Order: sequence, then C-alpha cells, then structure tokens
Amino acid sequence: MAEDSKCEICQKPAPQKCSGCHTVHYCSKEHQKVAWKSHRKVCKPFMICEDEFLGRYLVATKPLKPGDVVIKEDPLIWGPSQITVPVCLGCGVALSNKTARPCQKCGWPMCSEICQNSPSHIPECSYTTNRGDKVSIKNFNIPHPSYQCITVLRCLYQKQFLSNVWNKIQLLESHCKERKLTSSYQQDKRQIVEFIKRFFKIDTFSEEEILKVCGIVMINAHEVPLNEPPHIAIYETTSMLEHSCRANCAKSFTSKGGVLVSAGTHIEKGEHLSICYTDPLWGTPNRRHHLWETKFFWCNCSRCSDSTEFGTYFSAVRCQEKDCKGYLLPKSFQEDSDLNARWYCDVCPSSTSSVIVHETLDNIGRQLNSMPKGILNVCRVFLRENEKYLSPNHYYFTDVKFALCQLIGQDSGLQTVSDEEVEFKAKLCRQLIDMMKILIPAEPRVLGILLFELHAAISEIGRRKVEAGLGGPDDLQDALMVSVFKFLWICLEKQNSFVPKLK
Ligand SMILES: C[S@@+](CC[C@H](N)C(=O)[O-])C[C@H]1O[C@@H](n2cnc3c(N)ncnc32)[C@H](O)[C@@H]1O
Repeated sequence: MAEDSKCEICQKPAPQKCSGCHTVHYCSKEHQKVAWKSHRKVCKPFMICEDEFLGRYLVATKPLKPGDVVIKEDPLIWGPSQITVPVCLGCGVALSNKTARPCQKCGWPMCSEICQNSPSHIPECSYTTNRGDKVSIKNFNIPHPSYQCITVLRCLYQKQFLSNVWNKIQLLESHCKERKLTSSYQQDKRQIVEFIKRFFKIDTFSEEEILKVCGIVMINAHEVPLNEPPHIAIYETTSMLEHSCRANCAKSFTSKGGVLVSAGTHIEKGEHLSICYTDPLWGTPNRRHHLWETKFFWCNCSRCSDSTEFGTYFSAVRCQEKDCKGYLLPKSFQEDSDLNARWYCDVCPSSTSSVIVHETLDNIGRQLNSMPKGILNVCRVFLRENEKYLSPNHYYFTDVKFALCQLIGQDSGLQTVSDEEVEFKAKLCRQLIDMMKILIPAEPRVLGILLFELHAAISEIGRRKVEAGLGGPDDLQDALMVSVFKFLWICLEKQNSFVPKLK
C-alpha cells in the first residue's frame, strides 16, 4: 500500500485499489460499492496526458493484457466520407434509384422513414430547410459533390446548437498552420467553404472556422467499415490515441458505429497507448510519407527508428555485390529523403544511392500493381523474379505471400492440392505469423487470417497422414486444437463492463 493511500469514502488508510483504473483506493469492499455508482463514469485504465510534441495522448494507469477493453464509446459525430456515392444520411448505407426516398423536409435521399427522422440527419436537414430549396439527387452511381461538406456541417451545427459536443470537438488537433500550405486546404476552400456559403447560404461561420473543422475531420476521423462505402466518425477519447507503426492497441467497431479499443499486447503501467494510423504492412518510407501527408508528423516510433524493423528487414533490399548475402538499408529512414542519402550493406562495405534503390523499388512496385490478382502462378513468378533484389520478408514479398497462402486450395479445396503445395502453404503461414508477431503484434485481423489458413493446412496434412496410416488421430486432434484455439482466442473480444475487483 502506498503510504498516503486513503479511502475515497472515509479517508481512512486504504489497503486496496480499484482494479479498473488503479488510481483510487478503498478501505473495504463496502466502500468500493458505495463509490462505484459515480466512479464507474470515470473508471478507465488510462489517463490523458499532454506535451508539446504529441499534443494529447493516453497512458496506461495499470498493466493490461491482450484483449482487455481500454475504450468503448459512441461517436461524437459521424458522417459520410468526403468523396462518396450518395448514401443514406441516417445510417450510411449506399443508395440506388430503387432504395432512395427523398426526406420530405429537405429532399436529401434517405433509405427509410426511420432514417429520415434520425437525430444524425438533423443538421443538414435543418440547414437545407432554412435555405428554402430542397436537395435533388438523381444519379446514384458516381460520387456526388454535395456530400463533401456533410460531416463538416454536422460539426459546425454542434457549435451553433450543442456546445457540450462542440467543446470536445474543437479541442482536437486541426494542423491549420501546416494544412495552409497544402493543395487539400485550397480544395477544401473551393469545395467545402464555398458550398456551405453558397448552397446552404450560411453566413454564421467564418472561412477560417470552417477550414479548422475540415482539418479536425481530416486529422481525427476514423474510417468505420460497417457499410460499403465506409463512413467516418470522430470519437472523444479514441481520437486522442497516438500513432505507432508497432501499435499496442487494436480497434474494432460495434454494429451501431461505436468503437472498441482493446489492448493487443501486454502493456505496462505508464506505457503510451497507441494505434496504427496507416497501413502497417507498407514499407517504412511509404508509412512515414503517408503520415506526414495526412497527419502532419514524421513518425519516429520504435519501428521507424530501427531501419531493420526489429531484425525483420521488412524494407531492405539485397546487396548486389558478387557473392554478398547482405542487405542494404539506410542508416536511418529519418534521413532517407535527403538526395545524398545512401543505403549500406550490413555485411560488406558497399553502399548504393537511395535514389537508385527507390527507382528499383518503384519498378518492382509497378510490376506488382499491374499483376492480375488471384492467380497462383503469377504470384510464384513474382517471388522468383525478385528474389535477387528483395529481402525474404520484404513488404512486396509479404503482400504476395499473404495472397498466396490464402489462394492455395481456395478454388477447388485443399484436398485437391499436392502434398508439396500444402506443406508450402503451412510454411508460408508460419513464416508470416512469426514476422507479424514481431512487427504488428496488436493487429488481430492479419494474424487471425494467417492462423486460420495455417489451421486449414495442418488439418489437411494430418488428414493425409491418417489416411496413409502414418500418424495417429491424436496427432491430428492436437494439431487442430492448438491452431483452432489460437484462432478463436485472437478473434474473441471481451465486451463486458463490470465492477472491477479489488486487488
Ligand atoms: C488523431 S490526433 C491525436 C490527438 C492529438 N494529439 C490531440 O491532442 O488532439 C493526431 C495528431 O496527434 C499527433 N501525433 C499522434 N501520434 C504521433 C506520433 N507518434 N508522433 C508525433 N505526433 C503524433 C500529431 O500531431 C497528429 O496529427
């Protein structure tokens, strides 16, 4: 017990602390129960911190294990993506000539009367009604420009009518200063500011205010893949999570658009909580540029700071010196954009200009993009042809191997595939799983898919052994149980909220 731990209720010495947040103490179970009614609203396994470099971020207040729920919350605001085909503004589902019915008040196409009356639709509905003319949308097959301003408009509506929500939104990072220098800022000026002022005839908000909200949406909105097309949402706490290319938390969404953030690794008390804002299976230069272009920071996370990416050589190319088995990497990816930067071999003294390495990588990337998808042989040829240039775990290879291990046996069933092919599938899955555990341990979907494919291959190998009289049914059962268990464990997410136990 910390010397000054006092009971929240009676201020007597408190030997026990709340196991939910580890930040409040009680003298007894009884007093914890008394406090729970109000404490449950603030009991969270993290605290909000702030510094000049990161802005606000979250820090664990107690050790967390994989699967522990960290945040569960509904959006502050949700709306359509900036570029979208016409969608229902009540539920986000894509509309067609057959399913769309105009809102009787404002004309925006909706999917049902329930959605027409949904609270989410109030902002654009009331601004359109005040404007006088109804909206008329006839073409449902192509992106419609009118939707570009909806999410921004929904935020601005909060400023006018719901100050408690607005107070939370306006605290979020907007990167106005950095955005001013970008083409997307000029585009937002033309397409969103002008539209709000001309079409909706709204004068309440200044150009600066509207552009700040555009920035808040760009920096903080999460894509919610519940429908096709996905919608976007801003969350009060989840939007404060910092980024890491080797994140320790994973996010998923409830069927109503709420977000659930859970620990993806063992997290120590005092550790920063993070999610990955970009595609963690892109190479380091691409991830870092994407983060700069969309979120305005150069990532210096533990993965970006180690050019070998924890010894996986995920972004490395092979040294081309005769008989050398080494890999080339820059001293640091932070300096790789420098025109004079070089990539150095980890075995021999040679080095190559970064410009030449990137040219080679761009060529291979173009080859990969133009490849027909879903064809086993095409994948194999790609791996064979580029073996001499890329490290075995290279991100281009990872992409193709990930496709390959799903493709083997996909068409006509694994039973029809040769023994070598099934063994190859199992080997690929194991290689990828080992690497993903190092690179992206909190990413349950990728690991889940790989474990599922591995389980299919192991089960087929076992079936063949039993059929040939080479292995006992116990071997098969064991192999299956291990992989099925792992797969289920990864996929399950705890969603219960309960009174935390006293420790
Ligand atoms: C979604 S917001 C996170 C919340 C934000 N810190 C705030 O105070 O509102 C994303 C912004 O946080 C900062 N940020 C997040 N992760 C970062 C990281 N790993 N390194 C540097 N800045 C980061 C960047 O300014 C980024 O644009």
